[in-house]
Amino acid sequence: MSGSSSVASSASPIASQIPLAFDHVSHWYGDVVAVNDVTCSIEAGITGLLGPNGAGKSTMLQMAAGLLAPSSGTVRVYGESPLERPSIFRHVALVPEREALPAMLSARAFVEARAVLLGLRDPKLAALRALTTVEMDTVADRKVGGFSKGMRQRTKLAAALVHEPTLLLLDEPFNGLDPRQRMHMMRLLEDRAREGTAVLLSSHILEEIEGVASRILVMLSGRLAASGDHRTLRRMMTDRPHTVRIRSTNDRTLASVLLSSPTVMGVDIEAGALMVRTVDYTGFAHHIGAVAQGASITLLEVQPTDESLEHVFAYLVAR
Ligand SMILES: Nc1ncnc2c1ncn2[C@@H]1O[C@H](COP(=O)(O)OP(=O)(O)OP(=O)(O)O)[C@@H](O)[C@H]1O
Repeated sequence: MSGSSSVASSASPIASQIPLAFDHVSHWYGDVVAVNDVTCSIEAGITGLLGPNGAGKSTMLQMAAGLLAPSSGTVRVYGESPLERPSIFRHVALVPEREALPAMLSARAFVEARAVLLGLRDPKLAALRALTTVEMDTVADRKVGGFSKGMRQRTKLAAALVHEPTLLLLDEPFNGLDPRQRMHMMRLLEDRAREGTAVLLSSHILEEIEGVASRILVMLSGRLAASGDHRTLRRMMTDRPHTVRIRSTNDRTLASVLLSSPTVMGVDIEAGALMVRTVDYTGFAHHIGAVAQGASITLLEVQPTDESLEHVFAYLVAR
């Protein structure tokens, strides 16, 4: 492997190949079907792999990284089976969700160790370049044990980038990051994507990935439930019946006013709250304030009851 393997150029034999393709892929652990007959492909740019815990995201990423064999179907990385052609790993890196970083090592030592393992010609230079990319070069000699979650994530990312992979797989990379660290990570991934890297990142939170991923694959119970850009997925979620719980200073009057609103399908009065069913959540959310104000009612609480991911996914799957 070269010391500065670079992003696939047009002359590279891999440039004409799809970075990652799953064809009717399943994986089961004993009796547990973790991934069930998934067919999809990942192009250059950023793709989000969205799904609740246990949906099969990590299993997908591990198969893409060649760490797990599919139980059936085929996984192709640049047209090759990662299990049959390990040399393809010069182009691939996985940033796992859970990976204990050795607390006593400096970030530089950790990243250099990976560069040595990968057989890079100049491990020190490769490590410095990767640490600079993730803006960890100034703290590179500090011990990992004292790092914040964000710094540890960036150190893992530097280790993954040390050989300049063209297919970058990240398992829940935003987990535990504060908003500033999250923005920084997004910017980094966008930079990689702009330079031609295919990035596949998993998350269980749509808001986390919709701003950064141009395409989102939704997984549920091992199956590919939906795919599209974030607008398509958002539309699937908002153009469906919602139930909103409302508490106000005058629930009964508010109920009768709301019933004449075209966005409201029905209102149930429960102990201390109204349960309002609407088909147009966006329109409803937009107008509820003015409707209450017009009736001299103060809203104490407006809370969608079915915004949980499970409902969203259940809805997507039922379509
Ligand atoms: N090593 C294993 N042995 C047995 N079952 C497993 C193993 N790894 C995962 N599973 C099961 O396979 C299913 C998919 O798990 P996977 O970790 O791929 O999902 P995930 O979407 O990444 O969820 P999470 O975000 O919680 O990791 C789950 O039911 C999980 O319990």
